[in-house]
Amino acid sequence: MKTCRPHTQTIHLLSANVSVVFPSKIQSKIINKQMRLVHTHINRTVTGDYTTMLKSSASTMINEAPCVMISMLFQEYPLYSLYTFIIIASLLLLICPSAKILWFNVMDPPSKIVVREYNRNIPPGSGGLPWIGETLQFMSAMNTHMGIYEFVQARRQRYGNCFKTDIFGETHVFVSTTQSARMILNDDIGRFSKKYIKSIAELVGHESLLCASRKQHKLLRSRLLHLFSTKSLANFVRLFDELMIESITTWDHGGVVFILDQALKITCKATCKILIGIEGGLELEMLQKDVASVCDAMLAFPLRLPWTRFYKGLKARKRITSLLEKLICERRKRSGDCQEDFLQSLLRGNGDSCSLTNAEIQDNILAMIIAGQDTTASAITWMVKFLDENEEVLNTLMEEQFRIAKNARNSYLTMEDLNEMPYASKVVKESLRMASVVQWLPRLALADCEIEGFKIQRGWNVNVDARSIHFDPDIYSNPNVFNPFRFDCFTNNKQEEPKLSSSFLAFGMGGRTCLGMSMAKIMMLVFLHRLTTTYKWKVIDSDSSVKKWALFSKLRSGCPVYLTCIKQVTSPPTSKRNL
Ligand code: HEM
Repeated sequence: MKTCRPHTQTIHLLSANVSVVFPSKIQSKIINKQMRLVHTHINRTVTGDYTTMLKSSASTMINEAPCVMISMLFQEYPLYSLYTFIIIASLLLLICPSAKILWFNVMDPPSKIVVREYNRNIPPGSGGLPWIGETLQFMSAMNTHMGIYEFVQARRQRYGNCFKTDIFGETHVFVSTTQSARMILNDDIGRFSKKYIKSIAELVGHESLLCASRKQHKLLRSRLLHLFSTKSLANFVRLFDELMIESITTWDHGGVVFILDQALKITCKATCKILIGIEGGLELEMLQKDVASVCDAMLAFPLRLPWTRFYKGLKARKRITSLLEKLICERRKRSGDCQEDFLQSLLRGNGDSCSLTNAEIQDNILAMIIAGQDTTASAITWMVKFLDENEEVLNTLMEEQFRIAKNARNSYLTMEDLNEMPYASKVVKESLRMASVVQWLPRLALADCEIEGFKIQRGWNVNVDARSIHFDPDIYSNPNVFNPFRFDCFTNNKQEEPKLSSSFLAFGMGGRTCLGMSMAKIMMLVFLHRLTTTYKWKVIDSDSSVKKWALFSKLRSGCPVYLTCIKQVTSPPTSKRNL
């Protein structure tokens, strides 16, 4: 009896996964195959409780090579695309003259590869299989506790601060020192440009600031910068606080809420309102769903087949851009009495003659919705989890927040209130360091250069590994401890300032620094204030694994919390929002 339970559960889990992706005939084939694997593993498992057995059965089944790779592709693509893939790879092996050499590279033990690569003075690392490189290993890392970052971390531990790999048909170098981060991100002589992998670029849009080439970027950024003026940020504090109060009053004392879901709802509402003036109803619901599909597709293999995640993401992108196009047309026709939001500012232009095209406006609004909503909601979720695990920090924070609530002159928070939250600001910063929501910053080498003593070729992707820098014990002592006070000695250390400023990369650095940085901090501070002064909470799922397929590091559990009301918040009468 005992050995039956975990494997029945595992099979249910597997069936659920499979049923989402495949038609029934293929489903039964896959389930049968997976059941056989689970049986084999369970027969091998003699000791351990149900959960461990369940987890270990599932993870062994997933991780056992070469089943890992096949299973990953099975979940994402249908069988015949996999077969095509294998046939092409085999043909390449036969045809490609250098295939034999490359194949032996893969078969070499890692230490030998390192020596050979060092000799050629190129970064150490394995090129993987011909044509596909280490794409499958990259994608299979998605199943691990750390998600895709596990792929980077494992190689960093193996090869050091600079290593090379091949993913999605391109060469990628990862670097994790502050000196290199400074050199790459502060580049003002044009050696590097920003570059995302193909799937991300297509989903976000080639005209967007996130993907723009060096030259186009300068122009676009100057046209978007005014949107984040002090005045519009002050209005945003009020808007976000109103939404936060509106939402928090619906949470139940003694109930459970998922912080990630709530944060996504509020950040989506706030960004859509300030960007395009949409604040509710079916339109917002659809938009939120479509944005989620676009985000889910970012790491998918760029295959345009109707059942793939990538295709669904593209469809969602199309629906969003159509909605934006409709809004732009309406606004251009009306010209006079339009509400004041970012879209309206972009249509009006920044006082110069050449304003943005419709396509540029669409791509950039979409980029800001994606960049602003998913990242901020993920950061908020991690912050709530870190606070739950660090009672002392939470108590200090609550003291500060209650003092502000007591002295508040207005019903809603103002920018002045936020400026009086030095401790909360450090909590936000420390959460961003530890969460490292954007784990690495992607660039393209526009010319041959040298990094960490290695030759980097023109056309290679160079990624600054922000997470590794955030957890470097030489920069952040006890990096795994959540300690907001560490930023005190950072600000007091004038001598070390350049090194220290390039070691906090949550919002990037240099000409591509996050445009919405202040907005993100506002959302995190307001969320903290309302949460800590309204509820006590307990996280009821301590799992810290990250979500599969998420580009930004996001808690898989969604951070469910049990709430106890400290005081009843009453929503002040709402006046018309003024952006
Ligand atoms: C906690 C929340 C956020 C985090 C952690 C974050 C992080 C980042 C990072 C690391 C970059 C730079 C990437 C690079 O150099 O390759 C970036 C860029 C960007 N972010 Fe954010 N971001 C957040 C919130 C926002 C918000 C709220 C918005 C706007 C509504 C936004 C808009 C942008 C834009 C437009 C860029 C591109 C800037 C450029 O290339 O010039 N972000 N973000």
